Amino acid sequence: MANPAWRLAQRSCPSHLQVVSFPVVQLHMNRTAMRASQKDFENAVNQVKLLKKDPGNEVKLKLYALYKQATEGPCDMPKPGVFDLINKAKWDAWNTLGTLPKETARQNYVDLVSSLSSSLESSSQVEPGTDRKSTAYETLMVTSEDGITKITLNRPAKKNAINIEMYHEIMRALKAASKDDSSITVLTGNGDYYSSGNDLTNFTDIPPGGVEEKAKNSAILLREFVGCFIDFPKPLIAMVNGPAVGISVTILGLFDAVYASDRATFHTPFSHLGQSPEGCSSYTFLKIMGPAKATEMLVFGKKLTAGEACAQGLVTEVFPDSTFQKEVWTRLKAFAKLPPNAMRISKEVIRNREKEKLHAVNAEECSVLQERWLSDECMNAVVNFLSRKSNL
Ligand SMILES: CCCC/C=C/CC(=O)SCCNC(=O)CCNC(=O)[C@H](O)C(C)(C)COP(=O)(O)OP(=O)(O)OC[C@H]1O[C@@H](n2cnc3c(N)ncnc32)[C@H](O)[C@@H]1OP(=O)(O)O
Repeated sequence: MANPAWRLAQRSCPSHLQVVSFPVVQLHMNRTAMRASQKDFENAVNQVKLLKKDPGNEVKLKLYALYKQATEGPCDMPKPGVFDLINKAKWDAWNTLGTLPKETARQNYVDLVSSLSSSLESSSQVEPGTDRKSTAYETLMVTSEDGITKITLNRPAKKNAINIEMYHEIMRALKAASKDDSSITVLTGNGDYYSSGNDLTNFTDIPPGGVEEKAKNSAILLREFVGCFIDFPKPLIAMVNGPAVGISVTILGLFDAVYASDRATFHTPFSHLGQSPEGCSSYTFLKIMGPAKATEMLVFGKKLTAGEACAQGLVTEVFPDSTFQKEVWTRLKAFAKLPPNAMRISKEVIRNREKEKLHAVNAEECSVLQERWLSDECMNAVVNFLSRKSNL
């Protein structure tokens, strides 16, 4: 059990084993007429990663068992201990297949994936982050009025932690906002938090390709997500209504203005989490506050008050919580009346000089993080959070 990811899978509860989002693509197969080829099998393995809805633990166990049987043959692993619930369930599922031939397991896997595509709600294949037809959001509230598109993170019970769905929805909302007729875009949070950053349960959903594949997919997602902020063409304003953690803080360096309630705090506990900076903060924070203060935040995890963040230049202005909404909205409505093309072009002039650099920084940060996510330090921190041994 040396692999930390294996330990993570053991300790996290089955409800955390979600499947990463995305639409199922129909597998075009005549199931009765042919046996699944290796290519069909590989396609099916890829389709599982595209599932939009979680098929449930029972189905995931079946998929796991058939995958193992198809690729490794009958179960030859030692039976996990009785308290090792998740691995025992996985072992049981695989062991139940007995001596089922590899080809049959492969066929059954393909059939099962194919049946999922028709039973679960699916849509045509969509690249992550591209605009979808539906305008409904599960994790956000998006409104547009008075020339302002407002994107509200809306998982208050989870302190607006950013799960996989929310990453995709934010990208979708930003892409829609960049094309709508509003002049400015605002990001804020519902409830007492602005956002608690990356949803740490994102790390518990391990695909068949294992933790390496998970880390790779996460790095791709993160790079695309941060890229949307780098490229956003209109004035982008953060209304930080409460505490902000992790990635919700780092991307503030890519906003055009940051207004904060005096209840807000700014915390980037990357070292505590065995991780490293993202959101271009390894570049923007140094430019904004200088290396000494940036290091305090990004390396030593110093939590700043709103006043401190304002003094460091990360926050534009701080307002008493009691008047925060009223005062900031008055100001935003005035901004929204300014000529939109002039604002857009001024932003372009300011941002364009930096864009290439920002994309390069983003790529580098994501590649470093891809490695960090595989480290013992990171896995242990996630396990600690999930088992509630510690809060930050
Ligand atoms: C794929 C791209 C990856 C990009 C990587 C980005 C890096 C980061 O963003 S690092 C930052 C990650 N965030 C954290 O480490 C914060 C973890 N959360 C906490 O420490 C605490 O929850 C809190 C200090 C934010 C709030 O503590 P408080 O005691 O007030 O409330 P809780 O009872 O802990 O939370 C309520 C509820 O919300 C759930 N929750 C809060 N934050 C997260 C989170 N980041 N991930 C998952 N879940 C979170 C918490 O578990 C509680 O849920 P239950 O009521 O169901 O127990």
